[in-house]
Amino acid sequence: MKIAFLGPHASFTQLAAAQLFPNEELLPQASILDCFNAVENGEAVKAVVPLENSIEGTVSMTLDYLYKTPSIKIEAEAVMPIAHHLMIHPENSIENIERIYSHPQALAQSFHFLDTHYKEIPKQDFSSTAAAAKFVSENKETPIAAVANQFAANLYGLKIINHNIQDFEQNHTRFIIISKQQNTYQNNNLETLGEKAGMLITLPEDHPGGLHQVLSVFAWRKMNLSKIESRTLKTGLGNYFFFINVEGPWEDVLHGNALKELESINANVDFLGNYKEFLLES
Ligand SMILES: O=C(O)C(=O)Cc1ccccc1
Repeated sequence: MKIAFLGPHASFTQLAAAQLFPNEELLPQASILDCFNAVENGEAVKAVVPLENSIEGTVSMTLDYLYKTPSIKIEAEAVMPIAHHLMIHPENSIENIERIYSHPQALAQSFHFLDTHYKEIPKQDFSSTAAAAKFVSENKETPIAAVANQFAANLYGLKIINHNIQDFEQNHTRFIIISKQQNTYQNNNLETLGEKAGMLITLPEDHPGGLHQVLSVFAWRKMNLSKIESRTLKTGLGNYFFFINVEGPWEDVLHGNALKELESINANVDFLGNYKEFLLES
């Protein structure tokens, strides 16, 4: 079975995918959109993409493509501790570094460290931390650095000059497994953190109490929400869709009662699945 992931090799997403699918073929993709496309067109059966980080928040591209691609559902979530390191080509020295590259989430998670120690050096977004590390390894004539993980440093032959530069000790990223099948991913070798249901909700029109009505469907059933994120619909300022996670037990969602009530208030629901959340190692 082919599993797409945000690559290249040694990205954080690959570290997550390798623990979730130790015996499957992992297909590196250049972007989160490419991961969704690979699943959509059948090139891969599933994909692993980042959804949310404890310092920097939601990966908006992932939410946007979940919304845009209703055939794609969520099979599981997996949480992994994240440590960032600053690395250079071993033949360069940090004194003359001209630019620091990384995934925008990694630059944001290390913002205060980089701002304190490398304020004058421009930072530039890259498609992933591992892609930035690979780029640094392939361009030793230009003195540049990357923020990435230790596996990327080893794989691309880079020297770590600052370890653990994330601004908060507690730094976790939540990844999701996406697919077109509505399977529930199971793995007895990984610690399970909990169960949840995921859904995308849009309201037919903006009216007073609209979101309150949606939330009350869960509130009176005593269903706990573990995440609610509003994201622009891109149809004009003030128009949003909502990503909502409901903690288990979720029989009410499953058996249609909560979904029926949401429909009765004219909310549009794209049910993303009931799935487990697993804990991964860094
Ligand atoms: O860039 C990567 O390596 C990714 O997999 C995305 C990411 C970036 C920063 C923290 C976690 C995941």
